[in-house]
Amino acid sequence: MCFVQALCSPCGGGIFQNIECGGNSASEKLRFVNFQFHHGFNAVGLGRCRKSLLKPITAKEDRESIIADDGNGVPKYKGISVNKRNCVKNEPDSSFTNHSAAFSGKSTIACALSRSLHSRGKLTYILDGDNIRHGLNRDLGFKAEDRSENIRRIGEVAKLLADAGIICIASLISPYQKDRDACRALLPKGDFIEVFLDVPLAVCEARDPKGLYKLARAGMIKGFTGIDDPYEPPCSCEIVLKQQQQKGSDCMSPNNAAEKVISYLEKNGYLRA
Ligand SMILES: Nc1ncnc2c1ncn2[C@@H]1O[C@H](COP(=O)(O)OS(=O)(=O)O)[C@@H](OP(=O)(O)O)[C@H]1O
Ligand SMILES: Nc1ncnc2c1ncn2[C@@H]1O[C@H](COP(=O)(O)OP(=O)(O)O)[C@@H](O)[C@H]1O
Repeated sequence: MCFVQALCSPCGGGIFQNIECGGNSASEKLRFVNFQFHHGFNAVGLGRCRKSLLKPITAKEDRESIIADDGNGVPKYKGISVNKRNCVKNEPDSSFTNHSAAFSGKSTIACALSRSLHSRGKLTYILDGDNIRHGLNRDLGFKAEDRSENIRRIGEVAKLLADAGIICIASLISPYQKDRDACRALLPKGDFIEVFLDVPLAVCEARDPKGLYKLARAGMIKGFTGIDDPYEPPCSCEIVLKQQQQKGSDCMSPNNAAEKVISYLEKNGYLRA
């Protein structure tokens, strides 16, 4: 692994300098790259590059081969185009959002879907609301504005991952239509696939593995989705996984739910070989 730290040279001519860490001598390997540009921008990426390319860039022409100026002083990076990346991966960018109430089975289905896509050779990443709230979104609570911001940030991360050719599965409650619409608007048409996990509240509440519904019913958690905060079912979405409560049996199995999503993807040309 090689770390490349970008340093602005005093004359403004150099872009980055190469600092190597680790002793792997292979000429091509994964590298973590941190570019810090003159305008205060930072970009971090993980990519493949040949060692011979890792040299300080000093010439103006070299800089221009990487950065284009949009005329307003905002640099635009000339990376590998999405189409070129997809030639390698041979699949369109896509991003799912799988939403429903707490304990409806979002994470479980997201994992089943990820496994199923993996077995078809696809690269996926799960963005799970509950987990991301421990890191990237740990400053956010459950007020409507915080939920919007949570979903917006996750949408932006999904967009970056999709741009890198990774199928992103976002698993969130995402209770408000306007936030889902805003997230859809972030991605190119057809790249956002909305999956609604339609599970009766009673089923989620009966599961309640963390005891949160109990606390919400007792008034000890305020603004809990489905109890004293609304969940707006989607007006329209690509896939509905309807989980009816049936006597003596539980809902559709997570694998069957994942297979429904896979057949949608196959039918709509997302999983071409
Ligand atoms: N007030 C309130 N309302 C709803 N959910 C709550 C609340 N407080 C904590 N939790 C737990 O947080 C998880 C939901 O986080 P999300 O990021 O998916 O929510 S949202 O999309 O921003 O609405 C959700 O986890 P999941 O069960 O994975 O959905 C809950 O367990
Ligand atoms: N299809 C299913 N049938 C029965 N139990 C399920 C199913 N899907 C999930 N569960 C269980 O429900 C609980 C909540 O599931 P989870 O995937 O964590 O939901 P969410 O991410 O929506 O909170 C877990 O205990 C899980 O094992």
